Amino acid sequence: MTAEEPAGTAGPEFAGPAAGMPATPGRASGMPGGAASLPGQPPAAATGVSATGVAPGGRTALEAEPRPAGVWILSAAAVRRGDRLAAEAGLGGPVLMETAGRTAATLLWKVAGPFSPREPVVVLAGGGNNGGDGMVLARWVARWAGPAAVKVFLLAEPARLRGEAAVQWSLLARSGVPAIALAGEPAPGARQEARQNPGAEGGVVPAADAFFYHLEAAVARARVVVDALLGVGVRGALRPLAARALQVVGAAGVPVFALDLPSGLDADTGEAAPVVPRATWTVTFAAAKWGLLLGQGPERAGQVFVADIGWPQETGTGAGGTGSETEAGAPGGGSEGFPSARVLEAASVAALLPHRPWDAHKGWAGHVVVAGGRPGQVGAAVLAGTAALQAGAGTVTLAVPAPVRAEAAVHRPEIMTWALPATTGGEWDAAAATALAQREGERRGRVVRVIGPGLGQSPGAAACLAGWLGLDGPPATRGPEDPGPGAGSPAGVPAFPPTVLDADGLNLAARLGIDRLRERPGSFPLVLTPHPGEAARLLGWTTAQVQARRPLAALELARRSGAVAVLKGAGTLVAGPAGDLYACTRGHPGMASAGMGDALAGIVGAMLAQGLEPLAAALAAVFLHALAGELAAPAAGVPVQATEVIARLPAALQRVRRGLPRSAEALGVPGVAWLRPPLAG
Ligand SMILES: NC(=O)C1=CN([C@@H]2O[C@H](COP(=O)(O)OP(=O)(O)OC[C@H]3O[C@@H](n4cnc5c(N)ncnc54)[C@H](OP(=O)(O)O)[C@@H]3O)[C@@H](O)[C@H]2O)[C@@H](O)CC1
Ligand SMILES: [K+]
Repeated sequence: MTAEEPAGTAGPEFAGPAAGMPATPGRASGMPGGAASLPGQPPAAATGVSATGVAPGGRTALEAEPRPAGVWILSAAAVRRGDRLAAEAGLGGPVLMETAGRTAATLLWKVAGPFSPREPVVVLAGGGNNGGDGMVLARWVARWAGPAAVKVFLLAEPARLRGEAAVQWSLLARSGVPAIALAGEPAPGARQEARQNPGAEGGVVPAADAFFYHLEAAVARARVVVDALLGVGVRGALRPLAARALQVVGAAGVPVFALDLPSGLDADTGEAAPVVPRATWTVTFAAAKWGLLLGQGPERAGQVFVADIGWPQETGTGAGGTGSETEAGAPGGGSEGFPSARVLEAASVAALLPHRPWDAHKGWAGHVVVAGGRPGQVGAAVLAGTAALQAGAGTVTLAVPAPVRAEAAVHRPEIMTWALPATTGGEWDAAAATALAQREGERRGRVVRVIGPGLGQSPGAAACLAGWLGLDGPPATRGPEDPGPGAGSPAGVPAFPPTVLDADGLNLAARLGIDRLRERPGSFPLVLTPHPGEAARLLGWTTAQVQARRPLAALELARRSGAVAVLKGAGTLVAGPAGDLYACTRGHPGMASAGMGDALAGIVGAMLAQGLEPLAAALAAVFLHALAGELAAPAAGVPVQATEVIARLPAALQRVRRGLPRSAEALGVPGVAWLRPPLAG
C-alpha cells in the first residue's frame, strides 16, 4: 500500500475541501485559502458528539457527511459504552461479533492465507467475547478452506460459557471444526480435565497438561496462531493458565494474529506482562484502543488494523465521552480511562493546507521569525528556520544575539538574520525583547514567532521570553483582552504575533508558570511543542507520569496554557484548549534524533505564517513532519537526520496534496484501516 494514487482518483474522502477536521482548525477568515468555519452545524450537544472530539458548537465535516468516519482512539470504558449504544440502536452483540470475526477472517486470509489442512490456523480462544470473535473467525475459515484448516483451543469450561461465547461454541460444534476445551480453572491440587468439542472429534482429553500438550503440538505446525484469549475485558494480572497458554504461543515463534488486542495488554495504558504476545498483526474492532499506541502497545501489537464493525455513526463518535465515566470492570478501574482522540489522516490534513494562489507573492505566505540560536546552539535556530522555509513560509529571519549573527547567516542564503542586543558573553540581553518587536513592526504582512530553538536559559533569555509573551509584569496585572503597552505597530503588525514556543522557550515558560500563559495579551495564538521532559517541567509532573498518561498530559497542557499543545514522542498528540485531541500514528523511531524538534517548531511556524489557525497549524505540521521522516528513511526505524527530514518537506506536502492512499483501503478489505500505514517512501 505504498503506491501513490494519481490525483483525482483518491476516493470520496478527498471529495471536498471541508473534509475531516473540526470547525476550529479551519483557516481563519481573511487568511490565505479562504473561508473558515463550516456553516449551519448543530451544536455538539445536539449531535451526541463528545466534547473531546470536536470544538464546542461544531462537529467535523466527516461526521456531517455520509461517508466513512476516520479512526477513533478510545478507552476500554468508551468501547464498552459504544458496544452498548450500538446494541440499543439495534446492532446487538451477536451481530457485532459476527462482523468482527468475519472481517478478521478476511483480513487473516489476506495477510497469512491461503489456508490448508497441512498448516492449520490455530485459534486460542478465551471464555469471553474475545474468544467468541475467535470462534466466529474459525467458523469462516472452515467454510472457506475446510474444517481441517483450522483448530480451536478454548481455555475455558464450555459449560460455564455465557452469552455470545456460548452461542459461538455451539455453532462451532455444528461446523465440524476440531476444538479442544479446558475443563475449568484449576482448584489447587485438583486434577484438571480438557475435553474435546463433542460436536467435532468427540472424546475426552484428561488434565490441563494434556490440553497444553495438544496446544503445543498444534501451534508447532500452525501457519498462524490467532490470539483470541483476552480482549478489553481482562482484569488484573494474567491467571496462570492464561499465562501458560500465551507462553506456549510465544515460544513457538509462529506468527500471531491478535484479535482486538494482544491478550493481556492493558487496553488503556499499553502495559504488558512479558508473556503478552508480540503479534505480527492485530485487528482491533470498532476503534483503536489507547493501549495500542501507548506503552508497550506498539511493540506488542505489530501491524495494527482497525475494523469497522458497523457501530452506528453517532455511536462511534459519541462513544468517546470523556473517558472519565467510570464503568465497573473497566481496565484501570475506569476512572483512569483516557479521553477519546482521532487519528490524524492525510485527507484531513490536505483539507487544512493553504491553497497558494497563482499570483502569490512572498508576503502572502508570511514571515517566520525564529528567536534563538545562542552561542553554541546556532544550529537549532538554523534548523527551525530552514524547516519553516521548506514548509512554505514566505520569508524567514533568524533573530539571534549579535555576536552569532555571521555564524547564523552562512547556512542558507534565503534566510535573513537580525542581530539583537547581547551581553558581553554573547547571551541575550533583556533589551532584545523590545528590539525584536521593533524589527517586526518594520515589516508588512503576517509575522509569526518561533521562540526557543537554541534560546538558552540565561537571565537575559528569561527576561526576553517574558517580554515576548507580554508577561513581564506581575501576574494577572492585565486581563487577556488588554493587549498591554506596545500593542500595535506602525505597520499594523500586532506586538504579540502568533507564537510557537519550543525547547528553552518552554523551559523558561515553565519557570513563569504554565497557568500564566493564559494571561497573555489578547490571547494571541500560541502553540507549545514540548517533548515529554519539557511537558513534565511545565506541568510539575515527572517525565514518567507524562509518559504514563500522555493523553491527559496533552490535554492538561492545552487547558492550563489556553494554547494548542503538541506532546512529542512516539505517537505525537495534539490537544486544543477546548479539549480536541488528535494522535499522529505516522513517523518512526528513527526520527528520535537531534534537531527533529527544532524542525517541527519551524514547520508549525510556517503553517501559522500561511494563515492557519493554531490547532490546524499544529496538526498539519505534525503530520508533514512525520511523513517527511518516513520519506527520508529507507525502512522504519532507520536513523534519519533533521536535515534529511527538512529536505523532504516539499515532497511530503505534495504527497498530502495529491492524496496518500486512504488508510481505510488497507489491503483492499473494505472497512479495514491501517492504524499505522507502511512507510510512505
Ligand atoms: N461486547 C460486544 O458487543 C463486542 C465485543 N467484542 C469482543 O469482546 C471483547 C470483550 O469481551 P469481554 O468483555 O467478554 O471480555 P474478554 O476480553 O473476552 O475477557 C473476558 C474473559 O477473560 C477472562 N479473564 C478476565 N481477566 C482475566 C485474567 N486476568 N486472566 C485470565 N483470564 C481473565 C474472563 O474470565 P472470567 O472472569 O469470566 O472467569 C473472561 O473469560 C472485545 O475485546 C472484543 O474482542 C467484539 O466481538 C465486538 C462486539
Ligand atoms: K486477543
